[in-house]
Amino acid sequence: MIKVEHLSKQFGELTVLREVNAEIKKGEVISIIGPSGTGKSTFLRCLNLLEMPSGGRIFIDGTDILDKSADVPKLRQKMGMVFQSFNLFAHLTALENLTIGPVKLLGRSKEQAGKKAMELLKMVGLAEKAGSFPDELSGGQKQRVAIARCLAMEPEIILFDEPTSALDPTMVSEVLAVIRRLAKEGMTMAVVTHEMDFARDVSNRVFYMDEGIIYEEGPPQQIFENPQKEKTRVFINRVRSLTYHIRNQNYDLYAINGEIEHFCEKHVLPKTTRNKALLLVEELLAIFSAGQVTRQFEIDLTLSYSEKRDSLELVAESAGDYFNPFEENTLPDQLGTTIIKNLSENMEYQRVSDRNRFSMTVKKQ
Ligand SMILES: Nc1ncnc2c1ncn2[C@@H]1O[C@H](COP(=O)(O)OP(=O)(O)OP(=O)(O)O)[C@@H](O)[C@H]1O
Repeated sequence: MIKVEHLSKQFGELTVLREVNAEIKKGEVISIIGPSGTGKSTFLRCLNLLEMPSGGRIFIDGTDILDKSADVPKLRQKMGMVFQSFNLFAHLTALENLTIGPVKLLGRSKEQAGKKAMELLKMVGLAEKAGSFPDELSGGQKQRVAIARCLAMEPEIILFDEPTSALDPTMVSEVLAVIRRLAKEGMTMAVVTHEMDFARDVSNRVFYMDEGIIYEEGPPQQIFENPQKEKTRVFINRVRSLTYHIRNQNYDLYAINGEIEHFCEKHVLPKTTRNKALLLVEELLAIFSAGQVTRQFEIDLTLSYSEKRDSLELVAESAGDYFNPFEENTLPDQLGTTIIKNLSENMEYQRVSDRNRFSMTVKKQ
């Protein structure tokens, strides 16, 4: 349905897309992932000519849309786009946002368009908000209206440009649920996303973008479990883990907790696991704090989620002299270490060059 050959895009001196070759077939769901600034959004915007490519060819159902004779408005109608920032018309109600396009561009009657719009609002769970203006809706509701508005134009493919990036974490799942439903119904979609769980569950294929090209593509199992190329591997490992460097005793526990909570939410971990991880980190830091008053205070915490084992692992590394609080009689008070032992399993201590290294798995039950 879409074929891209040798696509390039420069902004002045900056080459964002160097040589992108890709194919999206009918019914496929493609997730586009990769580090920030690698041209994922630019690629999507080039597909429907919101950005004019600098070179290459884009075929939609066999027609080159960069050819001068191409009927661009008609080809564009085949592609709906959902933006990070919703882009709803602020002065129109949710219902009117859905009907304006079909009436003005598809020649539908107001009644026809209104009936279809109500069906779509119902589909995204917002029939009761038909008369509300965008300002009266939450971020998640606005994005669901934006998806319904896109569907009202009867597109053959929907391009999603980071549809959940502007949302509160609590609203991400309601929007992803709608996209999941569309995927089940066979809608062709390309989604630029930072939601790795979503990309893994929903896509048929994943494009990992880096260096101005689609650096690696493959089924989600390959990209997430067994990436073939080094940069893909590094990226996947990085998004799977959270590292926190603590360099003095006045560390900000609230900020650390906030990041741990966000990390656990991103990986959809149960609340009990999250709470255990929070308490484990707090107790570990307290013990290190107590044990290292006279030494340089330096700790690196790494929290990693392993999908294969479905387990959350914590590694704490501290610089300095040998210090193992889990040996008997090291600390005057064993309360902290007892709590840690109760919250974790597979605890291991290693002395690695001049560092103390503790690794453990957060207990599930
Ligand atoms: N209209 C523009 N004019 C100039 N530079 C631009 C323009 N749009 C994008 N860029 C630059 O192109 C590069 C790629 O941007 P793009 O938004 O496509 O990346 P991305 O991979 O989607 O990043 P992110 O994941 O952070 O959204 C960035 O360096 C960006 O600053």
